[in-house]
Amino acid sequence: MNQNEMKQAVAKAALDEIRHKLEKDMIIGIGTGSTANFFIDELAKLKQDFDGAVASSEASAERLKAHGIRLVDLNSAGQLPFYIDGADEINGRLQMIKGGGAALTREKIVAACSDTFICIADQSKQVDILGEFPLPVEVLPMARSHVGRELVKIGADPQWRQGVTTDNGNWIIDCYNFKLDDPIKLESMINNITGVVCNGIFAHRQADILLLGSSEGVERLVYPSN
Ligand SMILES: O=C[C@H](O)[C@H](O)[C@H](O)COP(=O)(O)O
Repeated sequence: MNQNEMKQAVAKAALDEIRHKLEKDMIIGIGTGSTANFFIDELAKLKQDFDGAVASSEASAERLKAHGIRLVDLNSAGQLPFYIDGADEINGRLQMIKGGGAALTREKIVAACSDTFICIADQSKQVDILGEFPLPVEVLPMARSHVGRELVKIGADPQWRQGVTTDNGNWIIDCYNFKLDDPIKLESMINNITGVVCNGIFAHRQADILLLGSSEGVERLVYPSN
């Protein structure tokens, strides 16, 4: 199985995970990225079986709309039963780095409003310690240099992702060479820097279920994993 086939396989597994729980008035939270796109395409097959979806990015909203899936504003959706999304890295405690596609803030908000976070990922995303993937931090544009200096103080090597503006009109700083040995602590610490909108550590709200694709098939891991 190549990487795209693994993404397709985990997308199908996520649909199997929720298909018997769908209800006519249900609204589903949808992530962003290439793996989430496979899931959107799968979900479209069951669009008669639920009410609509909350998208975590403009890109996902466009894709959902193209499939004829009703878009729902998060403020009117209330608590969502499921949030399905990919990850850039995920560890054994189902904590993640997300935001490689700059969608981290909306993803974290939709995930925060969801009962069950189902992470879909191919095996290249599985790590022991988070931090090989550069950690994205969304900042207000005027705070870019200040936040960069503060990130250096806590051991990161920050680089501005030039040319990228998030759906919220902000900028992204990627933190290189930053081993996240205490993701919960670092998530709070980075959020505390003035000018930071959100960072890509998903540790306070980790995934509940991981569907991990490999050449052997799809493995299902549930939090807490031992
Ligand atoms: O901002 C983007 C998101 O956090 C994505 O979920 C993450 O980058 C994984 O994307 P992909 O499925 O394309 O690897």
